[in-house]
Amino acid sequence: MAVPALTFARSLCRRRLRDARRVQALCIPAIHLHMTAATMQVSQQDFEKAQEQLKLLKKDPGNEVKLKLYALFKQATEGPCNSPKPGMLDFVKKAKWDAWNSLGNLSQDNAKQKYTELVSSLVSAESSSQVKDAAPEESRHDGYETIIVTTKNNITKIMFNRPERKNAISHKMYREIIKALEEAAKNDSTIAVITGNGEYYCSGNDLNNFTNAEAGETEKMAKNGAVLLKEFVAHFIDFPKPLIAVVNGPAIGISVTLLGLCDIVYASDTATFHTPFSQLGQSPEGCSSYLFPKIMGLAKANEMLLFNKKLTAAEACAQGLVTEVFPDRTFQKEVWARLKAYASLPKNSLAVSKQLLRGLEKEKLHAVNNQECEVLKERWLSDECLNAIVSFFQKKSKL
Ligand SMILES: CCCCC/C=C/CC(=O)SCCNC(=O)CCNC(=O)[C@H](O)C(C)(C)COP(=O)(O)OP(=O)(O)OC[C@H]1O[C@@H](n2cnc3c(N)ncnc32)[C@H](O)[C@@H]1OP(=O)(O)O
Repeated sequence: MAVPALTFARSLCRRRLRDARRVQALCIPAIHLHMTAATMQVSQQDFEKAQEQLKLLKKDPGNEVKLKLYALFKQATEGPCNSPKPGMLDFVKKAKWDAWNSLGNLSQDNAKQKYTELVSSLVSAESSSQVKDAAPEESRHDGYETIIVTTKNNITKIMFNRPERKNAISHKMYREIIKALEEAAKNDSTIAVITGNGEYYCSGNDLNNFTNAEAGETEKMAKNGAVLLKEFVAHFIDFPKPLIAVVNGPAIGISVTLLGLCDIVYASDTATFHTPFSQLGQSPEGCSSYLFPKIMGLAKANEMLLFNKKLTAAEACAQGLVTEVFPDRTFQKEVWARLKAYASLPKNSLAVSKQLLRGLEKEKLHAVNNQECEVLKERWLSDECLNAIVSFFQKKSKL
């Protein structure tokens, strides 16, 4: 007994074969344009050259154009159509006859010229589309200052771009990343990638975010910070397409915790992973208090999140936070070749599969995010946190 899906696939194949034969039946030779400006007439040589060029076209120009070419070729070589009209049921012959007959008394010279022009336009359309195919353009999205957002090969790349600050995330950058994720969720790209410009991936929260508050406004600053952080992390939780981190160098703080919300993490062997929350008088965010123990087990997560243990790329890979580590020398080349291949996979299939893998956890993750932000809001007002920040700016402490 035939399986319905197979029967459907076979009938589709048969239909495609029939269409292809029809196209073949209509196929005829063609040209390139070499008109002498004086006469605007094509020579027999140009007409023959056009026929050769038509054979070299890689793309099927479609039945309508092929019928036109057929008609012009017949008119140019035999003159007006005077053969008997084929029967109604002989579709292909009738379509060809109709096309030829529609040229009426067009002279053979004019038919040659039109044929030559048509082939010439097909040749130039194909060569310009080949240039595009050979090097798909990278389009840069407008309206960003702290990040660079580009789309190429079905990949939207969001690049932290404050290399002189080790890509620390300022308030403006949080907002721009939110906007970029919203754009990437809706645009035609298949996957999105987060990476850093320069030697660092990202040095985490910009500590200046804490120093910009007016005197007496620290509580407001903490409250607003928690609202922004919650919205920022929520965009990672809800991002509907595969999200890949390309960790090009050291990663600190929130840039590490977010890796648990990414679907794949590729790291250079120069990358390190550091979440010095207690050292800064703070507490975990980015859903790491829930996801890190799940990913690496409670014992290893404790070393990172409670005791500030910095991991090498190899260690992070062994603990499941990183998918794969590459030598820095070949990192960019290898990773982007791989991502290009991934991004050519069927987009909707990837999106629904991600939803299956992550969907059930979303509600939990939002609850964790909420709780982490509430705790952090209090932490930011603590002496422990304020002292750590003062100490950093007095150049007394660096990580
Ligand atoms: C909405 C709010 C949400 C809040 C979410 C909370 C998240 C928690 C975290 O992310 S915790 C992590 C916070 N990050 C840090 O504590 C890192 C602090 N930076 C450093 O320790 C060092 O700068 C370094 C180890 C990253 C690099 O050291 P190195 O000696 O190689 O380079 P410099 O220190 O000279 O750095 C060059 C200049 O960049 C400034 N800078 C680097 N990182 C940050 C940062 N995170 N915040 C603010 N400024 C940063 C650094 O001060 C130098 O500036 P200068 O040239 O003016 O001295």
